[in-house]
Amino acid sequence: MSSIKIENLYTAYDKADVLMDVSLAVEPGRITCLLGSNGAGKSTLIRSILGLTPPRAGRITVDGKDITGAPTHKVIGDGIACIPEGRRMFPKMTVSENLRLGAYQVRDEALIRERMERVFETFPRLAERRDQLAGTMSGGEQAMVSIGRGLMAGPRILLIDEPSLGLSPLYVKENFRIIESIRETGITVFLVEQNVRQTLAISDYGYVLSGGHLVAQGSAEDLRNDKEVYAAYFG
Ligand SMILES: Nc1ncnc2c1ncn2[C@@H]1O[C@H](COP(=O)(O)OP(=O)(O)OP(=O)(O)O)[C@@H](O)[C@H]1O
Repeated sequence: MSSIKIENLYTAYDKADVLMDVSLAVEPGRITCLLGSNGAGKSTLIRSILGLTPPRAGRITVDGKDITGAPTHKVIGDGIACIPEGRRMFPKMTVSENLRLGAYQVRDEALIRERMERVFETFPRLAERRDQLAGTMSGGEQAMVSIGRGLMAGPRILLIDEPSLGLSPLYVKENFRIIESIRETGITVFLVEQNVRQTLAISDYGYVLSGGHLVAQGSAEDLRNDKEVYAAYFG
């Protein structure tokens, strides 16, 4: 099982510092969450891990290997997959075609089929609709396509950016249940969210980001019960 360690990270766009001295650990086989409001810098942290916006200073290691500023294809090749916010998928492609794109680095056709069957077991609704154009599905189903596509890469670590964004409560519940079941398969999950209550309900450990600084951390249970943190950052 894999882990990410981030040490004293500073990331900026042009001259505007967004992340300042951020240090955190994503522990193996667990769900670690990063909570924070709009503009706190959560997506920027994911961009830094993926090498899309390399940090100005600091260090990112995966299982002890330094990936700071490594090109995105190398980071993905090292077993990190990202499910972007906004359920991005290809609307004019079928469900199966969308899933297949998640395994674009895999040459072994049998392995691709095996992974796709596993995704269909996790999401029976996608199995029923495998030949349907993804753009014609409901928002919640598109979110499943997006998670499924991430799993097709066979990641050791999954970064998930705001999976609840724009979803109805029913789909939020279902998708969070699926994220929990992903942990059961041994995949390490880093979950970035604004939805505090439901995120802490499935996470093991959490960090709170505000204005580019880490302002709180603790076990999900401690954070859930921390009235001061709630009042200051989640109110
Ligand atoms: N490409 C960019 N160029 C310049 N500034 C950016 C860029 N992307 C984000 N920012 C700025 O960086 C800050 C943090 O943005 P970021 O998207 O990381 O926050 P977030 O916590 O993910 O918020 P959200 O929940 O809205 O996605 C914001 O002030 C934003 O305006």
